[in-house]
Amino acid sequence: MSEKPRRDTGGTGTGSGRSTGQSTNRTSNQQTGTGRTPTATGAHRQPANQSTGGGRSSSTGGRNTPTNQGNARPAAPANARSGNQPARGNNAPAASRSGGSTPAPVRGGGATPAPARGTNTRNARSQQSRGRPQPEEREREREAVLRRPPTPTTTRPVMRPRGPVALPPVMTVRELSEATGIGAADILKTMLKAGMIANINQQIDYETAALIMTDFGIETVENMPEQMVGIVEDVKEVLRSQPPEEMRPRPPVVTIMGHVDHGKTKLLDAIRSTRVAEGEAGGITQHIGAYQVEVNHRKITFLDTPGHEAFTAMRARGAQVTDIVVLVVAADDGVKPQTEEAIAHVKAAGVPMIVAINKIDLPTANPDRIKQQLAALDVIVEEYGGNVPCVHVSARQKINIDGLLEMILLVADLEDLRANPNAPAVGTIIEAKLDKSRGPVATVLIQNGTLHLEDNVLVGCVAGKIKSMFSDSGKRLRHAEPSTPVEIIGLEGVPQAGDILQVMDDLVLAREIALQRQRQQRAEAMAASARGTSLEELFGKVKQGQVKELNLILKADVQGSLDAIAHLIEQLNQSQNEVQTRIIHRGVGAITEGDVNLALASHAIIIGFNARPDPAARRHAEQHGIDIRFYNIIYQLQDDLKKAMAGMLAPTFKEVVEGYAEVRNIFRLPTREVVAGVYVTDGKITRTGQNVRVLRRGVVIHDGKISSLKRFKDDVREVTAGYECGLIVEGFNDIEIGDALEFYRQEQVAATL
Ligand SMILES: Nc1nc2c(ncn2[C@@H]2O[C@H](COP(=O)(O)OP(=O)(O)OP(=O)(O)O)[C@@H](O)[C@H]2O)c(=O)[nH]1
Repeated sequence: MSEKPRRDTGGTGTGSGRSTGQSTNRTSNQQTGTGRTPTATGAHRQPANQSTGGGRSSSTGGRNTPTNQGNARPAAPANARSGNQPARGNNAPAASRSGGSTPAPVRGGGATPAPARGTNTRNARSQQSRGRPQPEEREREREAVLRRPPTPTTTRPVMRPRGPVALPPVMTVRELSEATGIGAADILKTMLKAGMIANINQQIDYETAALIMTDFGIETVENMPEQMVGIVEDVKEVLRSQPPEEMRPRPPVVTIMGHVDHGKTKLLDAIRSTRVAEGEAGGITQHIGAYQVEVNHRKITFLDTPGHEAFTAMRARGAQVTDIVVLVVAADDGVKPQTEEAIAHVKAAGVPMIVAINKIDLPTANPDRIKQQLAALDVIVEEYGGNVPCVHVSARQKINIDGLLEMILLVADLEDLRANPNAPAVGTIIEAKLDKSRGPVATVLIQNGTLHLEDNVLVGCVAGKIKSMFSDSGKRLRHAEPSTPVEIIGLEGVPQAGDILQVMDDLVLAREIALQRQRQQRAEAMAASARGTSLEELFGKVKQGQVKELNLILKADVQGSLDAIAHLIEQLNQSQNEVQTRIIHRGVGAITEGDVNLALASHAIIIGFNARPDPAARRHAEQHGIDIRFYNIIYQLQDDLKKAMAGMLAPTFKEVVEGYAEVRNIFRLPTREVVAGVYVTDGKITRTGQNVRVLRRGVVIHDGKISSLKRFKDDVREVTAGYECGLIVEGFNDIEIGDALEFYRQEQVAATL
């Protein structure tokens, strides 16, 4: 399992002998030479292999030579939805398959390479029936078989399919085995070696399946149902595929970021109150997650969830709606941890930034100091010879708000932001909730095309019809153009922020795809959580030279530790040129959901040096398979990093966090031991086998064992979430009300496949 499968939505050009129907394939095949890169999935894309059928490869071409069985590749499992393609000959129905966990038998479809004649499976079957032996012949054959000495099973050759095997977006291990002819036990063994504990009915996504198959030397291709053609996966691709002559300028979309209390909310309020969009004045201001203002007859859209949570959560999901970030820094306070965090996010996203030095009305304001502090972080304002615009404002006194807005327009001009208003709408969900009286309500930011009332839409895993639309001032709208935030009603479920909305011709089809996505999402979540540590995976790639840079997010208990680790990494980087470690973000305190999102968006690993994730961050990391490594000894970290850079990290222990509790009471025993009265918030506490970490504000203050666990007066073996209990942490009496306890177990994991 060495490399990630390449996704390709283009047809694989499998040759004339194979009737591919209208499916769209993503292939893991590195050798097919299809030469296609992931294609645009624009709303109106044609099925990829309705094209000229170019990009054929000699290795996969289904030419009808007696030796070439490439076109007789195994059928896709039953859940490769065949849609309404009567002529799809390559995918035999699953029911006709006899494959299983054993290597492919000689007859039947499924994992069996079909007869050597260059026909598709269906033709092969009709030929078989035409040449079917008569009853007496069959009897003779049977006797001959019975007389034959039994063949030892171990010598039976494994029938490897030739050419890529078509796999659906989601399948069970059993279906993968059937489709490829690789025994289910072998597949499970490979998964186990990669740290994935699965059973034969476990659903896995295409990427995981493709990765497993690389181990067996089998090429795969994702068989997308016909309906998936034209489904938008990336808004940027949609924009790229628009006819240039249709592109029109669109308003910029702006996010405001900055440290707590530096005035983000006040600034958003000041902008909104001074510049309500024309024709919207007098409307009832509503919070829909975004609003538009008008400056010099031009509109600007602001996402009004201040801070970087929304920004990073979106980016972690692959959505980027922000064109420009305004970084607010309070003139009397200066650069703070969240300012630094915001800068890290903005740099990682490559979005232009404007610095707004706020609170300049205060006598203690010192803008120069801030500019110097920013320069130290490599944010050089224009005044200092850099390229970051900087404006001085006061959100409270409404000083220079227009200056800031004009600067935003100036930056927007340089970005040349355009979209095609004359296309079916595509946008991104900014916020969504379930309203008691109105049902699912979502705010969508239109990014291309125009959304109309009565449009059928597919939004992530839900479908619906636009029944009504409202602007941020509560005005009913009939249509919404690019960069307009609009509240929509009519969805059949609540989507997630970051989901893509696209208009579909057919509501039934939208519903079908929504359902399929729900299924796929479940499989992906399970695959991610089963994947376990991604660090080993990354180290494996380093070893193979696929990765030259390790991205780290560093959280520590104190600034001193951060500095020491940064110094150490610098030394390691200087000592060799093969692999460079880059700290993309560092900070003091608990590991947050924002850190996990940044890791997700930047393919980074999180290092906690005496710092722990809060429960939300831990859940989020688990869900997405993000690796958080914990250290409390600097030499251990140094050692691991050295090995990582050499790509040879040995098998290691993986921590499994099993429970989480809050300390709500403290009792002192006559023995001077301290009993902590705790409430189990997550998972369970077990008296034996578990270790416990005592955390204060996300920082580890003790790591040890439980010496006593009681409910009321009784000793108990375990306490689950939702219950209270009393416990003593062995040899530690400094526990305080408000401390958090994390219960974990160590498990050994294999390093690489
Ligand atoms: N003097 C002065 N005070 C300001 C200015 N802007 C904001 N404040 C004050 O600073 C405090 C924090 O402002 P907010 O707008 O809530 O700050 P924030 O960055 O949104 O804070 P969080 O939502 O907690 O992250 C409030 O008491 C504001 O009144 C300003 O320009 N001048």
